[in-house]
Amino acid sequence: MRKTDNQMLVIFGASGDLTARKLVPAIFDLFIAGQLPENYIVLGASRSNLTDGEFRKRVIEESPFLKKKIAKVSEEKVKEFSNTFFYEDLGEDYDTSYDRLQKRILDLDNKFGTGENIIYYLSTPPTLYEAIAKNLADQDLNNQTNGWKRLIVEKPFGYSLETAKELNKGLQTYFAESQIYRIDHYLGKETVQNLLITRFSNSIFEPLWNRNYIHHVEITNAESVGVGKRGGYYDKSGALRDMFQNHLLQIVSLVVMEPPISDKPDDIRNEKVKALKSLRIMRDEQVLYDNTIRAQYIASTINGKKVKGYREEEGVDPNSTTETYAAIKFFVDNWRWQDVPFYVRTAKCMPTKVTEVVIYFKSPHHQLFQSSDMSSKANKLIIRIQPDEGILVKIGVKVPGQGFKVERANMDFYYSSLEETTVMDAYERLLLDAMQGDATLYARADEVEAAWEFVDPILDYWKNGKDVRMYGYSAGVWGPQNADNLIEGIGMWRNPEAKLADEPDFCVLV
Ligand SMILES: NC(=O)C1=CN([C@@H]2O[C@H](COP(=O)(O)OP(=O)(O)OC[C@H]3O[C@@H](n4cnc5c(N)ncnc54)[C@H](OP(=O)(O)O)[C@@H]3O)[C@@H](O)[C@H]2O)C=CC1
Ligand SMILES: O=C1O[C@H](COP(=O)(O)O)[C@@H](O)[C@H](O)[C@H]1O
Repeated sequence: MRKTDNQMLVIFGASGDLTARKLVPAIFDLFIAGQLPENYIVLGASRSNLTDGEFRKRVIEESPFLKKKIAKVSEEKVKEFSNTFFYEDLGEDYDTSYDRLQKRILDLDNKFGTGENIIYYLSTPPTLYEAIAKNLADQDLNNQTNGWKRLIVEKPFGYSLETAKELNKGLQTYFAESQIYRIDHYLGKETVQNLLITRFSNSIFEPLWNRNYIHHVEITNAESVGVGKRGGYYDKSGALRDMFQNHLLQIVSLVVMEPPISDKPDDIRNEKVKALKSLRIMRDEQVLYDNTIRAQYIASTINGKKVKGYREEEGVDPNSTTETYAAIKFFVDNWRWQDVPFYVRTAKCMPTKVTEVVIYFKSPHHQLFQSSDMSSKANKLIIRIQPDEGILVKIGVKVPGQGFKVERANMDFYYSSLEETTVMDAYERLLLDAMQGDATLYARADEVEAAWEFVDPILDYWKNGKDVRMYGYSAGVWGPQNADNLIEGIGMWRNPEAKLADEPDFCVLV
């Protein structure tokens, strides 16, 4: 087990949704699992006027997000956990003197022996990130002479390439890049990490992982819910910024990358940057027109229940042109992937929640045997990221009886079959990594910028291009039909089952 130093976590924006919904439950799980160091405390900091006790009530004792977890442990255990939480009122503004905050941090550090090791977690609107970093630096709270200092930054990392560069430059003025941890919670998902293991720990996949054997790659990220209460934020962002630029391009980079020379953070991240830099940037209007689709969900009725259209959602402009569906076809210009199309889509209000990577292999050069369904004759590797996490390979088997007819059957593995193992929540895993100084699963500045470099021209075209369409799709269907046109010559997007285990398998009747 890796060593975790005694330390303090200072959360900026501690009165917000993310703190209560994700961060505190993750810390609680680490506490219950005995993964926290002996001396560990959390200091929440925001403008809201709260005492330590009120903060504890809000994020622990009366938090709806901890209710179920708390119910499983004793009252003393909850009290013990709760007593490690403190709160500092920042006053009117985050861009203010941190005199008082510095004093509080030093007092708590002295009292609880956290060794001046501090993680600052920025969970505020991103416009405040640089000011917070500066104000910490002004109080020497970034100084690593005694104890380390780390800065965890929440997405979005910029709104465009230009703003991402400005943000990186701003943060790097006050903290070294090695101190900055840009969190992308998809990298904390066990199955996303398993992409690396599938590729580089099995000799049966890697030899086939290239243009000679792979026909195309399809990645689907679908959510069954709409924007809910986050309309205000989402309307300024859209599917491409919210999911594609970060989470999905991170997944793409793991599919595309070359084998790293070791599992050291920078060896892995160097390869991911190379992968992102090899995505063919689309600048030509016609190319953008042919290869990108955007759409918005419109009102519909699902199982007898009326569902709002995007433009009717709270906080959304009734004339909004923000996409809730994005599908992109692109190529990767390097030795391994030349001419292999990648199809990636992400959307809200789909029939089910699912994220998966599907590798479609080429058909055998010479078709000896008759396949019952010609369109599905290819071998497929399905890597299910969520839910029903697992891996499934479609292989050809003989249809019993006379002659040589081929059907597809499944070879599969599900994480749920590992009864003894508990899969860590993404935030829990990522927080623990940062506590231990492991940045492998955090995005580096150049990764983020390379991803924006690819996404910027698409956003620019969608905003300013000629004849850019915004399709509509009824909430609860698999997006606009036109999206199938992207996959010309191949068929259509796969419609994944809610559970990988329900993937249709060939049933041999004896
Ligand atoms: N919630 C989520 O699931 C996810 C959130 N994120 C990111 O995490 C960060 C925090 O998100 P979330 O907790 O949802 O946001 P909230 O709006 O719920 O909380 C943000 C906190 O920041 C403080 N704040 C300071 N100045 C402002 C301001 N001008 N407007 C609004 N709040 C302000 C507020 O505390 P106070 O007023 O007390 O100072 C507030 O509690 C954001 O950058 C978001 O993009 C990323 C992924 C998922
Ligand atoms: O970052 C985000 O992710 C969630 C989806 O996360 P998941 O782990 O539930 O797949 C998405 O709903 C949200 O819009 C986005 O900001």
